[in-house]
Amino acid sequence: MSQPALTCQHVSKSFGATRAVVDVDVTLNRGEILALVGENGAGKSTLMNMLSGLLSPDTGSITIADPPEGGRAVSMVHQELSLFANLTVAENLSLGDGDTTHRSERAKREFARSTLAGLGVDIDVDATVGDLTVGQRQLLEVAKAIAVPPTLLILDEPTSSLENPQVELLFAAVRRLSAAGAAVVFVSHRMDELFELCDRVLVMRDGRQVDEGPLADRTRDQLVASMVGREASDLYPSRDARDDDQDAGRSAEPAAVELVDVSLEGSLSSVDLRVTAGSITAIAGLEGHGQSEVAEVVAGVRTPTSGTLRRAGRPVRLRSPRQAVRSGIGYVAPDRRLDGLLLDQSISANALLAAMPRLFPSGIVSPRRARQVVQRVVSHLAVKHAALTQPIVELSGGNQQKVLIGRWLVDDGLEVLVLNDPTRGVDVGSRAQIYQSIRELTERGVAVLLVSTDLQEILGLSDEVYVMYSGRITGRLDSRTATETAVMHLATGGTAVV
Ligand SMILES: Nc1ncnc2c1ncn2[C@@H]1O[C@H](COP(=O)(O)OP(=O)(O)OP(=O)(O)O)[C@@H](O)[C@H]1O
Repeated sequence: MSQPALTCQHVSKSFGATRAVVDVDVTLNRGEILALVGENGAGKSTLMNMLSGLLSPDTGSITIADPPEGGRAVSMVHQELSLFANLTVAENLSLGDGDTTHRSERAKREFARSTLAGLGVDIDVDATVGDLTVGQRQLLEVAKAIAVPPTLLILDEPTSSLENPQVELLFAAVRRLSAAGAAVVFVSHRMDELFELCDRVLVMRDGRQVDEGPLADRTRDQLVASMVGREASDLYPSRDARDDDQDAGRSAEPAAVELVDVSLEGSLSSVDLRVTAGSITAIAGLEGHGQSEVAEVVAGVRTPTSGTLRRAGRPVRLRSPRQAVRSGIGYVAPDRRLDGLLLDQSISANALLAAMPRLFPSGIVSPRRARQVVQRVVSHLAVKHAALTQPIVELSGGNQQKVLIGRWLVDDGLEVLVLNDPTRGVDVGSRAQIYQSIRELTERGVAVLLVSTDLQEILGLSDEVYVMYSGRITGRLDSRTATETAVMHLATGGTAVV
């Protein structure tokens, strides 16, 4: 038997008083695919950053076998995307690999084309990365990581913004690499994916390795139980029984937000949609068919080219998210690092951001009151942290996301909440907490608009679902009775089957 691809012995790492990784021991043979799972803040990213050489362990050792001919030892796809938004696809792909940076423009484009073709992805190599969808950017990150074959490939939630067909492309590429002898570490909060792709599993809890072995010997429930240290509870909160009379009443009252014949050049055509107070309205569809743009129109990020946006029955023209906030509309954007968090600020500053103007209208902040509000955010969503004054960048990705959502929960002036892929990178246990909080908002009368790439989340959480295809609404279904097949039919251009 050849030398293992990865040997990781008694590895530990602390950040101040936080013991992020404690005594982890794992060996991976060539061709093996390891699922690395754990709740948000369990220590997965810290471990992967040590495997990739980005961080040094405090104690213990990591050995990686020699790279293949012309390859490299480790490649990692990070959870937070690391591409240059103002450069083209070809330029991004040629960065980070010393051999290609001196190539001619033509050679760079050729290299990019063949790398993307190898992955089976159709992205224009001359497109500016900032113009790509989040899913396309995620695939590009993967292409960058495997353009030169590694001995160890580390994928930190590579599928969080991918649609099923894109996930299949990624899995095919991972399987090809593993067949060629690479070892792979794969992190995902989507359990089904782990069982589909991986051979082994390493479960982490509070920095420690709590389970390790063949995945086939374990059930999904066992994994969740060892991740959270207790039995799994229901993911989605129950919905009130709804009858037809109630439905009729709902459509008669003015919507909290209504789009009437809204178009947006290049992305939306004649969209009609109602979001009613006290309910969760979702928009489903394959990535890039206009769902995100509808969310952005409601949140004031984009102004429609034509058509009307009504807020509580009155036409409004929202020219910025600031105006939307003034009219009671909050927004959680899909890329928390670009559009949501003040990265150099504390957890407190980030948690207070939304409620601040309404909480302290005079501009004079009561530190005691502020602390209480922030405490509500972190305890309600169980944000794993060391101190409220800690910079938010020090939190794990999923815990940052909880703060981003939590900031709206404490804003009493909130009437409409637009959530654009809110649970990206959030573990199962925390998802349940977030879903419960969203449901509580609707009980308070808030209207919620949910855009998500996770169809199970849409059907499990929302009351009704609109489906989009090619910038148009192709159907509207009751989420309680809608099936994944019915939604996919509409999302791929079919018409409603009644
Ligand atoms: N640079 C840092 N400074 C201080 N603490 C940190 C730093 N990086 C991580 N931590 C802490 O170490 C712990 C483990 O975090 P890590 O990012 O490894 O978790 P994770 O399992 O990857 O979570 P997620 O699923 O949310 O990405 C957390 O408590 C986190 O707050």
